[in-house]
Amino acid sequence: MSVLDEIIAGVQEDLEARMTALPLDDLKQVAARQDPALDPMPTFRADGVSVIAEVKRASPSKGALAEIKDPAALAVDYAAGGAAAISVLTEQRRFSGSLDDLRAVRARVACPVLRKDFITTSYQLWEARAAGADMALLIVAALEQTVLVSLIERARSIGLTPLVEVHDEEEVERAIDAGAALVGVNARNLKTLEVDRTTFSRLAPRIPDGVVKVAESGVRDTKDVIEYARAGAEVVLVGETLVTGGNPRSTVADLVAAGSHPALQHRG
Ligand SMILES: O=C(O)c1ccccc1NCC(=O)[C@H](O)[C@H](O)COP(=O)(O)O
Repeated sequence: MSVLDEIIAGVQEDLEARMTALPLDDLKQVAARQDPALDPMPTFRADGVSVIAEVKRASPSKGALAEIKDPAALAVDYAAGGAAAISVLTEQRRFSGSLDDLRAVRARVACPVLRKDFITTSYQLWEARAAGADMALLIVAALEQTVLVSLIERARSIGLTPLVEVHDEEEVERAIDAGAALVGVNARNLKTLEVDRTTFSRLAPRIPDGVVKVAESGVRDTKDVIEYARAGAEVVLVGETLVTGGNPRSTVADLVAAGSHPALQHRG
């Protein structure tokens, strides 16, 4: 069984318990009480590289990364440093995340919030919206094409912006065919868990103009942001570097400044 399959098996087991505790109709009522979702796309399309800063406690590749006592305070720091959006890992077993983390973050920041999880059902999209998320991750490798198409449509219909994640050429084609407008190229191989930043430069030319390109994983410093930007990234998603470094606010600010250099201005 691959790491992805293992993670998804655990996610689905936990999901069944939540679906029993809170039926879909009740969940929809919670979602209906939320403020309307924020649209991250105008910011992502503006000049400069946007930074999505991630609340990441642990990972399958590294184990425990950081003791994050107050995820909302961390997100406030990220936003103060200029993060365009906050990603919150909500998967529990391997990433030690939760929807409580997402709710806490939502309550304290004004920028869009991404639910980063292993989503295979529309129930999880409703959960994301009910917790106040504005965006939701959909991993192409985890979804059959018809399911991918229907989850993209469902996400949009409830106000969420889907970030559609790809790892290879075939997945780029599937994401584009499915109508993705925001595509994340994840440099972390889901089979080996190794990070290869050249994955982005290999796949980005296959993503049409007008589709916003996100470089996910492996950003260690400003040089990596510049490298991703030169290869066409409009957005970078950064986790480990921010939670393991000393000063998340100034680290985000440095990454944002690196991506704002006039020589890197994009595209349209
Ligand atoms: O981080 C992992 O080990 C991992 C393993 C299996 C599936 C997903 C995984 N990470 C999720 C992410 O995509 C990253 O948290 C995100 O892109 C940030 O990456 P990084 O800046 O390298 O922490």
